[in-house]
Amino acid sequence: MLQLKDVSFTIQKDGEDFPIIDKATLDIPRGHFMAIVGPSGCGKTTLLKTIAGLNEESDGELLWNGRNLAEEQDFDPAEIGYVPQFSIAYDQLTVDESIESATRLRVKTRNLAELDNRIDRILEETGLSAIADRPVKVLSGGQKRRLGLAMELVTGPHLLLCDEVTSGLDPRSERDIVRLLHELSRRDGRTVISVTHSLAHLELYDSILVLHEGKVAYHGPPNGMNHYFSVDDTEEVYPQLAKQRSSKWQESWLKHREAYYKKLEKKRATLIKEGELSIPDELVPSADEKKKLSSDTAPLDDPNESDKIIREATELVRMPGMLSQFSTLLGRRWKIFFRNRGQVLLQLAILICFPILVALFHERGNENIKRFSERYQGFAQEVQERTTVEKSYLTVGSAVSGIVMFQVVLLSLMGSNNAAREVAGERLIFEKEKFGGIRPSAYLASKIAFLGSLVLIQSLWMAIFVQQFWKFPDGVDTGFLDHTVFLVLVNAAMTAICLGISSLMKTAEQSSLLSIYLVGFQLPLSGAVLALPESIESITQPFISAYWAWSGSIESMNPSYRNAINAVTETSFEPATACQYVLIIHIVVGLLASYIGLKRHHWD
Ligand SMILES: Nc1ncnc2c1ncn2[C@@H]1O[C@H](COP(=O)(O)OP(=O)(O)OP(=O)(O)O)[C@@H](O)[C@H]1O
Repeated sequence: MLQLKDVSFTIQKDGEDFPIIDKATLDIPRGHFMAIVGPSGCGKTTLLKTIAGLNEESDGELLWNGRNLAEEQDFDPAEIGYVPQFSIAYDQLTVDESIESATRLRVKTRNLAELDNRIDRILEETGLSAIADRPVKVLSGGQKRRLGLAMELVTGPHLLLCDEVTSGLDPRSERDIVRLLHELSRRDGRTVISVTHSLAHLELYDSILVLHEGKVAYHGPPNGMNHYFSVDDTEEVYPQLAKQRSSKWQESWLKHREAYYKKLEKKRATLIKEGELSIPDELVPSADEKKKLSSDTAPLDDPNESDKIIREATELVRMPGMLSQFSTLLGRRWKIFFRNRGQVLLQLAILICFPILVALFHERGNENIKRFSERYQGFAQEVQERTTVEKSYLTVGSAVSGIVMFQVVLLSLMGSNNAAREVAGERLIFEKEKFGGIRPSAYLASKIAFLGSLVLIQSLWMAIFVQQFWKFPDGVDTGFLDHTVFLVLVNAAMTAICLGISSLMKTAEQSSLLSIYLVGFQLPLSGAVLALPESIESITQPFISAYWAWSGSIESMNPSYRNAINAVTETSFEPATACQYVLIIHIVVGLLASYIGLKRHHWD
C-alpha cells in the first residue's frame, strides 16, 4: 500500500512559499491502477516525482507498505519503476539489446539462461517479441513507449510510475498502452500510477485522481467522476474545475473521501474474488504470520501491520556489483560508438588529418634542422659567424617550438572533442539509470576506460606519425619518449577536464561551448606565441595544460634545441617532472569534477 499523508511540495516564488502540491492525502493499495489527470500545469508530474523521491516532499509523509520512506528507508531501486516522458533507450541499439543492457545493469542473474529467460518474458509481456531485432531509432512512438516500459519491468517493480506514456500517440496506440498498463497492474500485486492528459479510456483504471492547482479535487472510481463533478460527460470535468477555487474543491473532496474510498475497496474485493486481480501468495500473510499478528493483538485489517508482513515476505531482485555494471556500460559504449557512423568517421578524420597537418609544416623545419645540426657540430669554428648562427638559432627554435605546440593544441582539441558531450549528451538517460541503481562510480569508470583508449590511440599515433617526418642527425636525442608522454598527458588532461565540464553542465550545448573556449584559450595563454605579462602569467599558467605539455616536452629535448627555443621565447620553462605532475593534477581535478557532476541531481 502506498499512502500519502498531507504531502506538499513547495517552491519559493517571489520570496514566498508556493505549494505546487498542497496537502495530498491518498491511499493506493497493491495491484491498483490509478490515473493522475488534471489541467496542464496542475502538478501531475510534480506529484509523480514526489512519490518517486525525485522531489523531496516539503511536508507530510509517504509510506510504502507501512514504511516511512523519508525516515526509515527509501524505495529500493528494484522496487520502483519510473517511465519518464523522454526516451530512455539509445537509438543505436536494438529493442533486444536495450532490454538486455537494462537487465544486466539492474539484475544480478545466475547464468546466461536466466538472463535470456528474463528478457524473453519481458519482450512477450510488453508485446515486443516480433520487433526484438529492430533498432530503437526506427520504432514508432507507441513502440518506443512499450520499450520504455519494458526497460522498467526488468526488476519486476512493485510500484510502476508512468509519466505521460500515452501523449502524442494515435487513439489506437494510446488504448493499447493503457491496456498494457492495466494488465501489468493485474499481475504480481503491482501498483501502477500513470499521469495522463487524456480523458479517454478512463474505464480501464481502478481509480482516477483529479488534481487542480496542486490540490486533490477527486480520487475515486472512474464511473463516479461525472456524478461528483455534476457533469454529463467526462470532457466537461476540466471546465467545471475552473468554476471553483481549488481550495473549495479540496474541501469538498475531504467531505466525500470516505464514501468514494469505500466504493474503491468494494470493487477491489470483487476483483480479487473473481480472480481478476492476482495478489501473489507471498503478499498475503501466511497462517503462522496471521497467528503471530493476532497474538501480538495487532488487528489484521490494519493495512500498515499487514503491509509490514508483505515487506518482509517480498523478495526483490539483487543489483549486480560495480564491476559487472562497469563492463556492461563499457561494452554498451563501444557498441554505440561503432554503430554511430558519423562519430567513427569524425574520429578517424581527426586521427588521420591532425598528424598530417603537423607533418606538412616539417618541410621547412627539416631544412633548418639539417643546417643547424651541421653548424652545431662545427660550432667552435663558427664563432666568427655569430650572426648566421643566431639567425639559425631563431629559425630552428621557432620551428621546433611551433611543431611541439601545434601537436599539443591539436591533441587538446581532440580531448575536447572526445569528452565535451560524453555525459551531457546522454544526461537524462544517465539520471534515469542512476535512479534505477546504476552507480556513478561504475559509470565514470566506463567513461575513463572508453575515453582512455581514445586518448592513447590519438596521442601515440600523433607522436609516431609526426616522428617519421623529423630528420634529426643520428645520435641526437630528441626526447621522443618524454615528448610522447607529454602528448598523452595533455590529451588526457583536456579529456578529463572536458568530461568534468560535461558532467557539471546542464546541456550538451553549454558543455560543448565551454570546452571549445577552453581549447581556444590554450594557445594564447600558453605563452608559446607571445609571452604574457608576468602578472597575468602567474594567474593563468597553472590552469593551461598546453603550457605544461609544451614546456615539459621542450625541457626534455636535446640541450641545443632547448637553447634554440629559449632564444625565440621569453616564456620560461619548468622542469619536465614538475610539468608531468601538474598535468596529472589536471587529470585528477577533471575526474573529480566529473564524479561530483555525476553525483549531482540533473533530472531537468
Ligand atoms: N522544481 C520546480 N521549481 C519551480 N517550478 C516548478 C518546479 N517543478 C514544477 N514547477 C512548476 O509547477 C507547475 C506544475 O508542473 P508539473 O510539471 O507538475 O505540471 P503538470 O500538471 O505535469 O503539467 P503538464 O500537464 O503540462 O505536463 C508548473 O508551472 C511548473 O513550471
